[in-house]
Amino acid sequence: MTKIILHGCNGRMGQMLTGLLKEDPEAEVVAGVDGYTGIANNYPVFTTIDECDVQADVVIDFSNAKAADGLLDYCVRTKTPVVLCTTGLSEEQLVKVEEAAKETAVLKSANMSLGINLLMKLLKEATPTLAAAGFDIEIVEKHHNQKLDAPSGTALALADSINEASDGAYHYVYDRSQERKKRDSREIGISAVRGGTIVGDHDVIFAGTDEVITFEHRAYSRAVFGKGAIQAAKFLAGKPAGRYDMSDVI
Ligand SMILES: NC(=O)C1=CN([C@@H]2O[C@H](COP(=O)(O)OP(=O)(O)OC[C@H]3O[C@@H](n4cnc5c(N)ncnc54)[C@H](OP(=O)(O)O)[C@@H]3O)[C@@H](O)[C@H]2O)C=CC1
Ligand SMILES: O=C(O)C1=N[C@H](C(=O)O)C[C@H](O)C1
Repeated sequence: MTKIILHGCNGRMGQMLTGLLKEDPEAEVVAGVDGYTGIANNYPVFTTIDECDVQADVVIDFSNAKAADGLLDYCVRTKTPVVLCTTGLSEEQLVKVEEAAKETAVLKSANMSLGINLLMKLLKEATPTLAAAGFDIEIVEKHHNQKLDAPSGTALALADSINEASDGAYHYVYDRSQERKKRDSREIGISAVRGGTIVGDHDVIFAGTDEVITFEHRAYSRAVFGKGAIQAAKFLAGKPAGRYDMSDVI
């Protein structure tokens, strides 16, 4: 039985995981951490990770970027593996993730769904051919109106996959409102739409002369992220210190 601490247990993803794990015979939530305490759970909930005195095999984190430093300190101190799903981390925090991975197992992924992780592989395959043929690349992501960070972590990860297949040739452009010149061929435009309850849409558009290829991913439920996070947690429990990602799991 994999024992899990849910960091951000009362948020949208935390509650999705609480529901999924109730039905899981191989894993259980032994504690939760959340600033918001208005929800009754079938496990103890602490308001900070430092107050959490329950031992676990792994932490799953869907919380807030502001909470990342404290969480990483806790995981290093207690040598608890962590599945980091929160997006919008700063450059300094990304360095801290790498440092933490020298002391404990850290799996960080901006998107836990099978579809997006497969799409990252497909993009690495498609990019060299399409880039050589002069296709322009644009990414459009759409999310619900409660999302804090923009662009999404997934949009950045998709752009990074394209760049990895192109020896880092591309730079990212997030806002063209001040521009009075044509796009250059080495940019990836990344646009964010926010509204309603959209769970998470990502389009990667390769626009060439007289033809366009669009890779689309639509998440219709947060269950796709929740299931991936549980799979990742089961994989990571007991693993030695190091940096892992979803390609190790899927
Ligand atoms: N990797 C992936 O596949 C996915 C990643 N995400 C990312 O996960 C994160 C959470 O998303 P979502 O569940 O929609 O967001 P929510 O805002 O619904 O939930 C986040 C929860 O974390 C709580 N929280 C805030 N600060 C802390 C803290 N210091 N310690 C513990 N809990 C804290 C919040 O409490 P309060 O309301 O009191 O602030 C809230 O209940 C986002 O960064 C999102 O982008 C989301 C979906 C998929
Ligand atoms: O905040 C969300 O909701 C999501 N965030 C992740 C991101 O920023 O990429 C993943 C998913 O698209 C949902």
